[in-house]
Amino acid sequence: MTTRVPSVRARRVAAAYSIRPGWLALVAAAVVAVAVGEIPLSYQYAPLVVSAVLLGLPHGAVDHLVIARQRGEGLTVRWLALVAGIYAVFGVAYGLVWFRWPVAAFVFFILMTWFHWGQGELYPLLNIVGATYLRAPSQQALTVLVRGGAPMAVPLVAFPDQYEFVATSLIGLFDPGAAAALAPLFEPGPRTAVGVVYGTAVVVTILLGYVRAGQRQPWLVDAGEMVLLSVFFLVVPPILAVGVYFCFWHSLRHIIRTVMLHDRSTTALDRADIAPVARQFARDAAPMTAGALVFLGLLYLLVPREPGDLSGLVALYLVLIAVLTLPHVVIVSWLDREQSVF
Ligand SMILES: CC1=C(/C=C/C(C)=C/C=C/C(C)=C/C=O)C(C)(C)CCC1
Ligand SMILES: [Fe+2]
Repeated sequence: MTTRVPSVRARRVAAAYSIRPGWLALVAAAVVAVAVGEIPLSYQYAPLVVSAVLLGLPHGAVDHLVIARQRGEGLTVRWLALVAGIYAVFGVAYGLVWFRWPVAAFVFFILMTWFHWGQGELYPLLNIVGATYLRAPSQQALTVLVRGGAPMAVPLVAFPDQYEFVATSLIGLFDPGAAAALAPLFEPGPRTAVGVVYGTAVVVTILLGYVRAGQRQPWLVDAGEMVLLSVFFLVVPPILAVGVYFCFWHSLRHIIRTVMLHDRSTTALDRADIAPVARQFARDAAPMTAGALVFLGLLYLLVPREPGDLSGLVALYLVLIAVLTLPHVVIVSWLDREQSVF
């Protein structure tokens, strides 16, 4: 097993191109949301729409390459068949659940994203930010809970109407009316409970991190990010917030990680020469991104109810993402094991 440790310089460049743009994007969106107040819904959808070709969908479109590269092997028919098999088995199974039990499929989507977006934070925190105290399993679990919970739990507390609207638009593609089963979740009681538990988890995670951290600097970044994420999802309407976060936070962090598995890209990163790195990633991600968009067309033809307007089309896209994310979680968890993240 090879465990590549990025050089200090590569790490600094990785931070400049993947961590800092995320901070900037979230702060900018939060400032705009607070200053402008009501943002037209079509504008709020824009980052999610863009994510279909830029950063978002492409971040998972290199899944067929990452394990092979981590093992120091090129793409072989064997690797391609294995990853295709994982996508086929998990994707088809979960796809069928959407058609048969759309409410359960939606709830699972939220919980899976909670885990996956939390999980995606561990590698950059350990390897780019240098938060070594995250080696403790309990600190890792809290980090996954808090960081994945920011996009999935905080909007339920702060924007229940938009949350319910998106739930209804996804579930409604399969069974109009079925989303009513979730209505109790959007009442003040459950929302208060989620808010109290989440807020407590943030405070506990930050304080335990403080106690466990050897160096102050990585802890400051970690704690600052947790505060930023919580505030961002408290003040930015979630359709906009999730789109911005997906592209500029989760995907960018994952992309830089996959880029560092490619020798020539890592060498270019060392020189802070980002153009060839971006070109290589675009080449690597283009075929499967295009493939995923073909599946989006297929899904359009298959869903019982035609997605009429923009919210319906984005709902369809989110169902596609849901189905692709389950096998993506398998691959990312595998990569985590290979790189001794957990
Ligand atoms: C858009 C949106 C929501 C859900 C988005 C989800 C669940 C996105 C998942 C994306 C994934 C898994 C990307 C892959 O890494 C919420 C929370 C219902 C709130 C309202 C807006
Ligand atoms: Fe991901």
